[in-house]
Amino acid sequence: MKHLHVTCAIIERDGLVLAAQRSAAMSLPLKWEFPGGKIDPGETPEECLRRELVEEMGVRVRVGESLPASTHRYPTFTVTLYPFVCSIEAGEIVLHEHAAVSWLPVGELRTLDWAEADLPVIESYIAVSVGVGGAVC
Ligand SMILES: Nc1nc2c([nH]c(=O)n2[C@@H]2O[C@H](COP(=O)(O)OP(=O)(O)OP(=O)(O)O)[C@@H](O)[C@H]2O)c(=O)[nH]1
Repeated sequence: MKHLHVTCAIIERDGLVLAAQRSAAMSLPLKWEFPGGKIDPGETPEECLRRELVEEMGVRVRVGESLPASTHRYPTFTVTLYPFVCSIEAGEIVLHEHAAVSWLPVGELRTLDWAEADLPVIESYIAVSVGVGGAVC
């Protein structure tokens, strides 16, 4: 089975976190995710994230702390997500691939219909994010 290695950006701004909704035409249609994508050969995860964010949303990001990788087996492929906490360095968001974005307080992240591989990432992020949007129980 195909095993994808994918970076994803947990972008923080003003105490909120960016979630992106996959388009109806993408795999996992209309699921929410953190923007990012497959790591190209020879690329570091950080380089991949910076490239993907320019391609997908037209923004340059500063890549910060990494969170634990999450591996999930979907029916037709397996993905390992490499999450990083990021901030926007330059640019305004213009969606080139996603259907929508939403800026949410940490405490509301769990309300979206996330891609399954993201659920452990969200829990890891909530565990380290006291101070971003306040404590979450
Ligand atoms: N970028 C991103 N991809 C995720 C997340 N969670 C998750 O399961 N994925 C899966 O990881 C893969 C990411 O690859 P990609 O972003 O480069 O690929 P893609 O949307 O163009 O999909 P495609 O290869 O079907 O065209 C997708 O299959 C996506 O469904 C996430 O939070 N961010």
